[in-house]
Amino acid sequence: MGIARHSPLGSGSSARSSGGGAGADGSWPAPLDQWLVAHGGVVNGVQLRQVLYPSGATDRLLVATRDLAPGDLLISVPSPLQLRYDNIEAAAEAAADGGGIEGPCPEQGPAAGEAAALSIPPAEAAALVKLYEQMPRGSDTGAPAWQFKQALTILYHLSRGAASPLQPYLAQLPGLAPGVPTPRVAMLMYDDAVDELQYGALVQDIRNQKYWLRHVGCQLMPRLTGGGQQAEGEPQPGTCTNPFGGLEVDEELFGWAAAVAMSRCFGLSRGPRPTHTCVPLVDMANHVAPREAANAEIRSGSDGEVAMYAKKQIRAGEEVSLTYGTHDNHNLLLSYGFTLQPNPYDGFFFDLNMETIESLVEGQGGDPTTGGLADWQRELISQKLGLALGGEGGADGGAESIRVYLSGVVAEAPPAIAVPAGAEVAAGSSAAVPVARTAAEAPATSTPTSAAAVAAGPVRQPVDPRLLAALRIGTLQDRAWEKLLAGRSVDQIGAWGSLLARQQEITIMQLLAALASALYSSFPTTIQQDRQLLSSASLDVAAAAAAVTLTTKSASPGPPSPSTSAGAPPSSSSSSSGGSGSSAAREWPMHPSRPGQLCSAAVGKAATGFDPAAAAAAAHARDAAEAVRFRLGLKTTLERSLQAVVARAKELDALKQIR
Ligand SMILES: C[S@@+](CC[C@H](N)C(=O)[O-])C[C@H]1O[C@@H](n2cnc3c(N)ncnc32)[C@H](O)[C@@H]1O
Repeated sequence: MGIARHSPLGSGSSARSSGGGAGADGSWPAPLDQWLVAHGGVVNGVQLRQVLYPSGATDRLLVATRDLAPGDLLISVPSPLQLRYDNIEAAAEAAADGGGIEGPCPEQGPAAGEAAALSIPPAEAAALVKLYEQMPRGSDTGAPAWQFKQALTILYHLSRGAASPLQPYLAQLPGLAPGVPTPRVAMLMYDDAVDELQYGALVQDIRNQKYWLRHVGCQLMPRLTGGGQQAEGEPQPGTCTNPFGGLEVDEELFGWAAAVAMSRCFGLSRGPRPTHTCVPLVDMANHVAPREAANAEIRSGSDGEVAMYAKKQIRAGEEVSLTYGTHDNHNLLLSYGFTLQPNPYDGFFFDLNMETIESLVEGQGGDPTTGGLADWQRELISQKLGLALGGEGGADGGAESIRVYLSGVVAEAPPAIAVPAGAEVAAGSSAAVPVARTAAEAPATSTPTSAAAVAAGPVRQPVDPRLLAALRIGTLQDRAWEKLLAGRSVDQIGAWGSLLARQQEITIMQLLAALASALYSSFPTTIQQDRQLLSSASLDVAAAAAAVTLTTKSASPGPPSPSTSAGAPPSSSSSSSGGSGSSAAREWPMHPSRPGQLCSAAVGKAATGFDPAAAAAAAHARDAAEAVRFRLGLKTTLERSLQAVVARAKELDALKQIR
């Protein structure tokens, strides 16, 4: 997976002749820090560093160049220097209003002078916005999915070559920067590696994303911007003007752009409309967890600038890190293409409905005649968990099932920091406010029914409070509890540290131990086998990664001619043959019933200038290793959860003996 590294960005000489992007020493493109400072940004005490891991993999990160104190401003990036779709929308609106404004924010103080240089031709902005509107809609908002809009925006800037004022930034994007491969976000993983994840919920999300990627890259884009067949209910062929000049956007190129958008964007909910933005240099900071481990944070200003501040004392040479949110490994893999081992936010999620609760508690309380739940218990559980009474959602307003977790984490988090990542930027507030990445928010947001798991905070309790509440209600012998529990919240009833009666709690811990064991046994491989696999030659990522040379596709747009100046659209003649190249899930459209077929056009394209077999083998090996790491992490989580419930049962039993 890769795209032409040099051509779409233009040659050094032509870029210099177009007036932008050269560094102080004449190097091209200019280092990001120099470029930012030259255009009204701030870079203070941090620098971009390239690192080569022993495995042979290359990565970039930010390091402190001197000692930094909490509150120090490290980087500030004005809106016109960011790659964001709302800048395009603003340019299109201004043009439609007859203002003829070419820059995204032309009247904003010191940035005003820059705006002209950062101009976006109104006709192109309008064409791009028209394309945005045709994108599939996220199942959460009903609006065009932001990942697609941002992908189109990246491709647009890429297609402008040296005419794009963001060229020094584009040159640093993974897949374009020398030696830095495209992040292997889950939707770009090989199918056999996806199967090896052994986790249905994630596999389903990945298949959904793969479907939409294929649909947009192979069918929708060619149809919208060129010819192609018109499907029923779809827009007419050639409905939109092609804003990409000669850059041929196929599935592979669109996938690259979407992966870049997902893995690098910050969500902003301030200002007139929520948006997403790629922030040069700031987006080089890597992710750490838990939240408290990050030594820097991001804040957005009301005029669209995004700034990074030190949150703690940072010593010279130390890595400057952010937290992308309270992501479990499911969301990290979907949106960023990596997992954390261990990940304090990880959990084993599964769907819980009334039937499952009934079978879990069977014979442990409730209705003495049937051994199942009594009607009052079913009603109380339904009310507290928002679950449908009879297992079928809809009729009584309850959900058919809710997604709950088992986690290996024993410590409980202070509630003060239990903030869903999606709520990080308060719309309309006057002061600068913290921002978090929103490509994938808090883990549980991949399902609409899992908000309580998010609210459980950055460090989960070993058992989802809703599951524990259901078991506590379901194992009651005595209806006398009903009134008391009716007045309590689900978090109170399901709090790990509380209990109703000691013997009942011991029974519940035994039920949970049996559940965790059953879930663990449902995996085809064991922890030991996975560990062995990871250390085996067949998953030797080091060897494979060392063999990677950046994938470079053939037939990409040629270098822009010297006459291509800032503001001028790339002409199709200058790029003749065309280059090609949980919230996370809710943000995507729902999967239609019939998945699409693989697009032969994208798959069959030849690549030159590198060894495609070696690159594919390396990518395949990385995917396979990540899949095994992912499932190993899940099993470890289940194992820890099992240990936590067994330990608690023993503790309670010991207390009973003493008494
Ligand atoms: C916003 S970028 C950070 C800069 C990135 N390292 C680069 O070189 O472009 C996010 C990407 O960095 C990598 N990354 C960030 N944090 C990581 C971590 N803790 N472990 C492994 N990879 C990480 C992943 O590839 C992810 O998709």
